[in-house]
Amino acid sequence: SNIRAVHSYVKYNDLDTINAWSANIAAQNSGLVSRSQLGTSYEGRPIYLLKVGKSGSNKKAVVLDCGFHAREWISVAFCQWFVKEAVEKYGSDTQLTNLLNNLDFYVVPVLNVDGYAYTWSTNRMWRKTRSVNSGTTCIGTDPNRNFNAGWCTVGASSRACDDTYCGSSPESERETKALANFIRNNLSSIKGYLTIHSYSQMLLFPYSYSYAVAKDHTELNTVAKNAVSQLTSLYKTKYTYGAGGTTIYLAAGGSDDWAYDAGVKYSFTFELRDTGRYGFLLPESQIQATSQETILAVRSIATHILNN
Ligand SMILES: O=C(O)[C@H](Cc1ccccc1)CC(O)(O)C[N+](=O)[O-]
Ligand SMILES: [Zn+2]
Repeated sequence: SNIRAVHSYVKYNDLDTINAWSANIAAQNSGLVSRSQLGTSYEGRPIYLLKVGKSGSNKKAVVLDCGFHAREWISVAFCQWFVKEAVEKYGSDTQLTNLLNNLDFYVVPVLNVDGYAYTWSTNRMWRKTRSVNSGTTCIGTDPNRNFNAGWCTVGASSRACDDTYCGSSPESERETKALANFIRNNLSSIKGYLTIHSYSQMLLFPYSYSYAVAKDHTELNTVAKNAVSQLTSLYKTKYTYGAGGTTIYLAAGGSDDWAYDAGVKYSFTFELRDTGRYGFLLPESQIQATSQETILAVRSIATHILNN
């Protein structure tokens, strides 16, 4: 329909509204934000990418993606809030201005665009992509099991009907292939990878595909500890943190493990609010507080990246 919903940072926005928003925020802040396309989804929707940062040469980069899993709407709301905060506070907030002068944030507001659209149109609890699987009527692959990191060995299913279906092969999905290609093509500048999910209130780092201890475990644990204490300082929201395998569960094919093994040292998965009372159906009344506390953690991690 050509009736456009009005965008709000304190509401969940549908995909058309988000796409109009990303075009506008780039147009209105051309010195700080530019929009490009990461690729197109299975159903042909654009997957947009916002580059957020003061233009400069050979800057470090951090990738921040949201909307991996379709039903995790608070993740999508957070990426919008993050970009708003960047453009609003650049020039007045010292820490943020310093970050944006020296780092580029590559923000993917919604990676799984087909799945997100499907949660608005048909099934609010959808998780996967919307690609057709051969030999079955079951649709979709779990994008967070589809990366080439211990692919389909543990905590993932090889059955297309399951919510953790790993796909027919690593990067079988247009969405995961587009993200992996972008990171591969920019490995020299990408120092951080933050992928935003919900729910559980956790800050996870590699590995989830096994109990192997990452070579940078001690440093990542310290970075996570400091980021969580920043987050908790605002509203006392309790987070746990640690390697994914021991903190949430073993699960292979995750984007964080893949990015880490590809050479992106500071690779983290956020599991935002809550711990199960509302779960994926987090009320809009919690978007602001969740976004504000999470931004403190992102600032903490980004500052560490800049200083190391
Ligand atoms: O199962 C997932 O992909 C994440 C946990 C995770 C996080 C990083 C690597 C592998 C798995 C949990 C979630 O975001 O999907 C929330 N959930 O359990 O539905
Ligand atoms: Zn998720």
